[in-house]
Amino acid sequence: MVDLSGNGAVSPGHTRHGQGSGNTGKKTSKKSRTKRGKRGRKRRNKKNIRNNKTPPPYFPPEAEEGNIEYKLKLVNPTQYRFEHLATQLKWRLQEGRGEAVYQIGVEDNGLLVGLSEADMRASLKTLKRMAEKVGADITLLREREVDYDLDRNTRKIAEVLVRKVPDDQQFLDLRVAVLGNVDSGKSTLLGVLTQGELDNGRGRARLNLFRHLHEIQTGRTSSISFEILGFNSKGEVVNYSESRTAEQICESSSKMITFIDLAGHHKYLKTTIFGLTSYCPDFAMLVVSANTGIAGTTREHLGLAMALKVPIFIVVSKVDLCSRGTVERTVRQLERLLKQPGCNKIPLMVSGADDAVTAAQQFTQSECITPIFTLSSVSGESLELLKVFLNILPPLSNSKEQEELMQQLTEFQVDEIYSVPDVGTVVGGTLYSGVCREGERLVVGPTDEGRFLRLKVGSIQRNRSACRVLRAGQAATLALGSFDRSLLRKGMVMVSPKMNPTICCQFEAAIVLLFHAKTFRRGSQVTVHVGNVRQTATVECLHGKDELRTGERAVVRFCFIKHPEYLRLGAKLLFREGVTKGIGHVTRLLPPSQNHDQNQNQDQNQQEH
Ligand SMILES: Nc1nc2c(ncn2[C@@H]2O[C@H](COP(=O)(O)OP(=O)(O)OP(=O)(O)O)[C@@H](O)[C@H]2O)c(=O)[nH]1
Repeated sequence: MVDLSGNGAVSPGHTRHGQGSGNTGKKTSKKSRTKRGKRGRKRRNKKNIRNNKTPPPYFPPEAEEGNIEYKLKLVNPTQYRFEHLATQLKWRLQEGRGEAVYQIGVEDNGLLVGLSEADMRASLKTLKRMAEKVGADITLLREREVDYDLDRNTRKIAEVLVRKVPDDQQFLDLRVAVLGNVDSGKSTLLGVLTQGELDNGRGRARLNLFRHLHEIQTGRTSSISFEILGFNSKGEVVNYSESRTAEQICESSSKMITFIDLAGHHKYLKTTIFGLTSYCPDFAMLVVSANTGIAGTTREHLGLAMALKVPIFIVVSKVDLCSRGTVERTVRQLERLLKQPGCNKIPLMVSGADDAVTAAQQFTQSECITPIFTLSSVSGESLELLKVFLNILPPLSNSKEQEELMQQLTEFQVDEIYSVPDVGTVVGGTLYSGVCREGERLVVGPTDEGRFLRLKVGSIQRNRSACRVLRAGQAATLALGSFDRSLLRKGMVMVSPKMNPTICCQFEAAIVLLFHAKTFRRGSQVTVHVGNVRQTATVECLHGKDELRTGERAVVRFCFIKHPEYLRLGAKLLFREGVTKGIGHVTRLLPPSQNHDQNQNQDQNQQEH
């Protein structure tokens, strides 16, 4: 974890990278800075110092990769240049998996030059035409005046989000796990966001959600724990407020936030852990009630998300119920907790729309930044800021990483199993790698005997809408027709027959014991969570130690007690038994015992690193 000792809370105007700060010339990527930029900057600085003005503000120089493009101006381009600009936009959109950010009035070297009102209007008009040309829409995120000025006219820079209009269910899908103590207002907030109706303080919004859940349970959907909030290409909310169905929401959305609702399961830490390890959330939203502050499971949930390296943002709810002073006390309490050496986070208070934009950008650039929202699901206060944030929140992986995952062999993690009338067996889960199409032949396993069984994928649905091609990272339900449901269990994988899945009964992991009550030694039994795998395992041996105490590290050999599992080397692992807790990662997979069919595993040893 990055050491930030000594760092206090930052206001959005003072970011680590200087991006969006409008602040000093703090630079990040020295490599890509051009000599021309440096010289120009020096000259202007000298001139400003002579004129007794503050030096001009900079962004970091434009990066060649990624989805952010700087444009000084886009006034009346020739047809030839327009075509070039449109192609460039297409490429930036690809980099951002359907989203790009244009900074207008900014030189490639990051200098915030600014444009006159007329030039800015003309540039935005051109950008809109470019977007139309490539099937996208634009949203003006913010306009700011540049106070550094060589003449007397006001100059502005504009930050514009360009988003592709959805086609063929290929919307950008971000998963957010919702954490928080009992009654902190998680379900209510989800109800308000996804149904578009405020709460009455007595659980009305939550009831709406239940109606929807019921509908989902009786319908044919992936999982009861998923709630969806869409944004269209113009950045407008698409939810159930206009009595839309899930299908319609998917159809009209360019971006989908899927909340993994762990509410109602607060007593069951096991389920919360499963939600975090198995559903691969991109982010976690920790809801804290303003009037109770850090209470109950708040600390534990924060610790879990951090241990699993899921970036967290915090929502302080119910601000309508208490005084400003109480809200501030809760925020201060959170800031103290976040800044503790174990957390090393930088809290970032979001108090306005500008902050929300900065928070969304900074959040994915630095693993330390933790945005904090203070809102009410009853009065609706500051709810808009959370929506702005969710609308802009970029995906963590870029198109290149996504492309690489898609090139790999198909691997689908089975998280849920259903029997649906007229359809047959249906599995819900996430495609970890590759692509999956209707009619694809895969193998599923491991069974208790360590085998993989052949099957054929029928129809595929994402959020209850038919989908022809499933791509790596997407969650979906797959119909398996008459495949015997009793042969399946959660934690299995469906993979390409070309793959040699690394299954094992015994494995080694480098672990750190976070907390223990009884001694942790050979013979101890714990529940191990690795991705969607959850099984009791016995500690077979601790390398070089007899027992382990809180805070100590060791390489431990575990043995699953029931059946072999498919594990990946390097996978994150979390284990617990009562108050005993630990984290680590898988370092070695041991060949399955002789009683297990080894058809798929001859090369096991070769795969150990
Ligand atoms: N006044 C006020 N009440 C709220 C707000 N948010 C939630 N509530 C109320 O708080 C109660 C609990 O909210 P829930 O959404 O059920 O809390 P939860 O965190 O989902 O609870 P579990 O599912 O049990 O973990 C409900 O009666 C809500 O009406 C808010 O912003 N203001």
